[in-house]
Amino acid sequence: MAAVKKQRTSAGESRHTQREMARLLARSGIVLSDAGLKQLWSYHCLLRKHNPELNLTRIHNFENMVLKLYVDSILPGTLVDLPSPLLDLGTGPGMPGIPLKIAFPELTVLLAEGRGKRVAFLNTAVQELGLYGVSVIGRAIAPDFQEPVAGVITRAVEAMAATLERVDGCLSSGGKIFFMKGPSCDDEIADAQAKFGARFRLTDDIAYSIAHTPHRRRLVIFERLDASRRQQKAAAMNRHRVHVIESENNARFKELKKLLGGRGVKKQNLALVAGVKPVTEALAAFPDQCRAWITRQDQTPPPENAPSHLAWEQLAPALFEALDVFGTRAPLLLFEPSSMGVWRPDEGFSPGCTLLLPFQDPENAGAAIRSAVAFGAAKIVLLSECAHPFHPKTIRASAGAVLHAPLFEGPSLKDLPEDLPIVPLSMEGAPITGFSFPAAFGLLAGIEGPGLPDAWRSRAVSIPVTGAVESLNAATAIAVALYAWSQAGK
Ligand SMILES: C[S@@+](CC[C@H](N)C(=O)[O-])C[C@H]1O[C@@H](n2cnc3c(N)ncnc32)[C@H](O)[C@@H]1O
Repeated sequence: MAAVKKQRTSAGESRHTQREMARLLARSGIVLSDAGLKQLWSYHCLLRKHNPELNLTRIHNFENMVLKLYVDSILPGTLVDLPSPLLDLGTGPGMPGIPLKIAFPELTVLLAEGRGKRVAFLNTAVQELGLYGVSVIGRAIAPDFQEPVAGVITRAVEAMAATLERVDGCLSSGGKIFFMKGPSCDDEIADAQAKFGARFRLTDDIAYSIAHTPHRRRLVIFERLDASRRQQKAAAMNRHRVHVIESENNARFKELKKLLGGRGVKKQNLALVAGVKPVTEALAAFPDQCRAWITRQDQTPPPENAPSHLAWEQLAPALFEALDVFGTRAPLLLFEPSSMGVWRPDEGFSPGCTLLLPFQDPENAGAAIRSAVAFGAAKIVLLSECAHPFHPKTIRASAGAVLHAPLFEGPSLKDLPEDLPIVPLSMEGAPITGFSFPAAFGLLAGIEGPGLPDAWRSRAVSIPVTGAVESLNAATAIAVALYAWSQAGK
């Protein structure tokens, strides 16, 4: 009982116990300098002192604290050369970073911890132990953390793949990441390799145990092959013209903001493409038409293979959010659409289906364009009533299909000659089921709301529905009609 009491006090830890700690360390092959031993002892006392209030560790037994916390933390440094600066990601109360720093004082160590109380404890420990070359990073590490480090070590935090993702901003190319794991981590390694095999190489998997205990461990080491986001950013800043925009009064920003409406798009003949997939596809398929890469200042640089004429607009966060109307948080692309051809009624229709589109709602227009591309329409004619195809909402609703859709400008709905082979869609029409589509025809939907002019209604086809709703959404009706056409005669 007396011994327990001795161990539960801080200043009250006896010299005998400090000697005992040295003995346990030595038994595990770890011999510290006198100064190091003193520091580790102070650290141990601090842990003891603050544990009841801060719940820093669940290990209370003295021998277990020395072996499972301090020895365990130090052992990786005896197995491999640890690079410096070394980030201890998710250090909690300082494990393995603090014991490692004590045992290997030449290391520069960054202790990263997201929980406030633990951060306060770490600051106290660093100060009271007089540790130099140790900084406390009081935040959760995520890819936007870009302080350069040569190595990362982590113990009892999360699955390997999640950590590999997290260190994207800080771990330098060629840098190493050390995972301190238990014996059963094969699935985690396989998952990390499957997800990150192209960017990280498994270099070592060292099995070891804490001497004189049954505790088995593995030190799993990956090496980073690609450049860190920080390095990529530096290279991209050299490759591209960079404009840093911090004020909403900036002329360039004002022009970009006008692209959120169809009028601005038409006037400037430029469009904002949002979303990782459409942006990636546009860059790959139409590099010459890509004008600028738009991000927050701390965000992903243009990809390495992006054309060098691409400018990089780095916006203050609030300005970026004003342009990122869909909240994608991913880079936006400034895109110059190719000029559209013009379709005139007197030229008739190409073989197949030409979609005649009057939709004023950009989302309906985008959805219909997406369907037309999906079903292989020969042409998409945007009647003068139609929303701009490069309105941000149209691009988004089309899932980027507008970028490669066969778009043409056409006349007004009211100027379509009645003698053309046009198949109008209207609720009042004959059921489309079994309809015989002409070999070359125009598929015409009504404007949302008023629907079709009377002249077209009389010869319209309809999508049969139950009558439980008044009508189908215009873009949905187009999709169903296109499907009926694609299946006709099969
Ligand atoms: C189970 S504890 C392990 C602490 C210490 N590494 C150890 O072995 O005793 C995990 C710690 O990681 C911290 N953590 C988790 N994700 C983090 C992140 N992305 N950045 C910084 N700290 C993180 C948690 O707040 C928690 O204190």
